Amino acid sequence: MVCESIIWLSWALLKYSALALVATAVYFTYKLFYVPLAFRRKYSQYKNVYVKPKFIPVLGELKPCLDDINNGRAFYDHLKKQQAKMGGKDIKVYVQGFEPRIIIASNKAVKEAAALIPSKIDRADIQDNYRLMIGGLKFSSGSFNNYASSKGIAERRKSYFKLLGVNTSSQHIPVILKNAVQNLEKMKQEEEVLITEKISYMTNKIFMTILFGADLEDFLVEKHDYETSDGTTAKYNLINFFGHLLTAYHVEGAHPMTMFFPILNKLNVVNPWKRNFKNLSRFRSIMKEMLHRSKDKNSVWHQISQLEKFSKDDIFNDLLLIIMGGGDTISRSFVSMLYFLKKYPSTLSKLKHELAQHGFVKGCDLDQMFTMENIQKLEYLSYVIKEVLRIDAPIWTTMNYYAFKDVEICDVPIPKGTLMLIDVIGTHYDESQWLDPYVFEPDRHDPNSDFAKKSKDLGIVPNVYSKRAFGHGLRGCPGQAFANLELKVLAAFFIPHFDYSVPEEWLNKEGIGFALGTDFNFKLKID
Ligand code: HEM
Repeated sequence: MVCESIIWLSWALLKYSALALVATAVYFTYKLFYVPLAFRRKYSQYKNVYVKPKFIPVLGELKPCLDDINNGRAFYDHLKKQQAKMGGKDIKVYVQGFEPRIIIASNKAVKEAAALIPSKIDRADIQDNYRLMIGGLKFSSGSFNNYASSKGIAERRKSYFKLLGVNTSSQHIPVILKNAVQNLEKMKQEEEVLITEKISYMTNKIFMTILFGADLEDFLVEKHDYETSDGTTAKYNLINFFGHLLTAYHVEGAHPMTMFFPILNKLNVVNPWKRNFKNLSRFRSIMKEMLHRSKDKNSVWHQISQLEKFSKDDIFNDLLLIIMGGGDTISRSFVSMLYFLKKYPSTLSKLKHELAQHGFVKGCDLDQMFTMENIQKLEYLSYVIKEVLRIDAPIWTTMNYYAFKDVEICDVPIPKGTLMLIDVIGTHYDESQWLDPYVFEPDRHDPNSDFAKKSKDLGIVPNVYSKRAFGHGLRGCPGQAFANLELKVLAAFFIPHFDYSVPEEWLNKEGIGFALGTDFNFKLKID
């Protein structure tokens, strides 16, 4: 009798395991083969839609990224040639893992898409969608970024950027400058500086101070336990904790297991999800404790809390989003600037000349020089920044958009529920919009320069949609004014105050880039 029950039980177990296995195989085949192939087939019938000739199952668009990395290039290098391959098509089909997407590519398509935001196209409402709530988005879970543009969400977004916008961001110049001075002093004490790390530390510290309080300096250097991927516990201060955690979430977001088993991503039951979640919970509670200590009435946290319009939790989540959105985008752009200026020495000389002409020289009176009025006079610097953001935008595409209704873009029907992205880097290398796009040439942004005139004579004239670094439309980057200001202050301070060298082999190599997700980190020697 016992024997019979065991046999029956084993048989049932075997049967249900086999059924579960078959069901899983059917599910994966459906999601990883049928859905993307059907998506490709559907869009292949439109002449203005680009569908890659070859279907790479599962890996899809990840494959060329891996090829780039394996060949020592930035993972998005292949995308620079994308526009040329597409032959002027408006839309591209993007197939990878479980979620096929549409890439909005041509200027015409971006213009049409931007006009549909937010009534028909908007941020995906992803707060409870574990398929889309991945990577860095988990870090700022609950922030306004994870919701479509309701009145309340739009108001939240607007409130922060009133304090970080064109008219108000000048109040933050002293904080930026103070951190730049401190950072330079520290860098001078080291023989060689790992530049990406150093600049990232500085921009994150600037942001923590502005957002949470200038009286938190001591708290920011206290060390906390951080669980590392090799199972040990590291001690990091809050800024390094943040940097490591965010990188861990970016890696988690790109992890194939996150793509294939999104439920594990939601449940956080195994590593790396479990470890990251534990670190994130610790980070959030330390940050909350820190907020209780801050008495700085000028901090964004304090000013927004005073409005009594939003819950403390919402403000907290939004500020985490803002540090995430603004810290490393700025640091990566600044490192890129240092790199391209060394690669193009005549541009560096021209920039130094402009800075000197306006009084930004070594030993100048910093408080007197660094006013909004003086900074705005630096025209060539603004062209240099524009060019950095063109040649090496810190984000290769916008964030996700979602069709809330059936729409048409450039006469291509896009049904409700489709996920979309707006291309950034492909457009920045489009030869029909940019003359010699592989050349770092700030003059292209100066309408009175010979280069811009030559370009115009050849019929190559970029328009507002040719520049995509900050996106377009109502959900485009709200931090653009702040980013430009911080980049200007950093450049106007650092360029006259230090001389540096970049390893020769880096300067001669093609495909180097510093966008988020890359790990180029050259050693800079300060002379
Ligand atoms: C060079 C610097 C920066 C670049 C290139 C950049 C680029 C972008 C891009 C491409 C997007 C996506 C837009 C879209 O999906 O259409 C975005 C979104 C965003 N950025 Fe930036 N950004 C930069 C700096 C900043 C700064 C300094 C802040 C904060 C002060 C910031 C805050 C945000 C936020 C909060 C969003 C999400 C907006 C929303 O969902 O409504 N960014 N950024």
